[in-house]
Amino acid sequence: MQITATGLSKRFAREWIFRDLTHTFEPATATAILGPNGAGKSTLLNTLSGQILPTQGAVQYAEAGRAVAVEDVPQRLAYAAPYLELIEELTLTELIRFHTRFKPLRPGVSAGQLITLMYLEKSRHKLIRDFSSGMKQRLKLALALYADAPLLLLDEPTTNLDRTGVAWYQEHAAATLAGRTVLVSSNVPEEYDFCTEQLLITDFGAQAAR
Ligand SMILES: Nc1ncnc2c1ncn2[C@@H]1O[C@H](COP(=O)(O)OP(=O)(O)OP(=O)(O)O)[C@@H](O)[C@H]1O
Repeated sequence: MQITATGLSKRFAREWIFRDLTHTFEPATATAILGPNGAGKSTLLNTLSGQILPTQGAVQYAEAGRAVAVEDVPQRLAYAAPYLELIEELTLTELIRFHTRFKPLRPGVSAGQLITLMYLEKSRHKLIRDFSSGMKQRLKLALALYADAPLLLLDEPTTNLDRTGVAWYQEHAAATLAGRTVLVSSNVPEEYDFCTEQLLITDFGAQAAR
């Protein structure tokens, strides 16, 4: 999927978060969105994916040269972020069944295989509320990485992961990138090493405006 931002600006109350951002995110490329804490990386991801409205400017989407309406973006979007919650009252098996009704896994990946590749076989029937923070993060990432969705957004993907978890993320990100438009919001190089493009949010005017 191609995403074209034109003159994109976002303001909360009197504070401009970014201003006049014009950029094309090309299909099948991975872009790191970089900037210090509070610079607006998550806000930009949410604006680019159509989940919050820009104050000014526009975002357009296209797939294979055809325009995609903003209301059709969610079905093409997989998103993992610290602020997106899992349903704590479900077991792992129940959660995967529920989630994949709306966001199917890529062809050839079953729920059982997803559990195996997360190394969570022993936790199949455990409630999500009883998962450790690292297990929850691995689950969020696996559901996004292995979703059958051409647009993948990863916000601070190694949050709560230990060294093994980071290596796991890198392996499975590499395995699932091909052909997708990937945006990674990060400050940690090991999260976005695979990105061929970088966008520094502080280049887009907001600092000067604060
Ligand atoms: N809904 C909102 N209402 C008002 N202000 C908001 C809202 N969401 C974010 N902000 C503000 O926008 C700014 C950017 O926040 P954002 O979470 O996008 O930054 P970030 O770069 O992702 O930060 P971090 O690296 O700490 O995750 C912050 O000053 C934040 O307080």
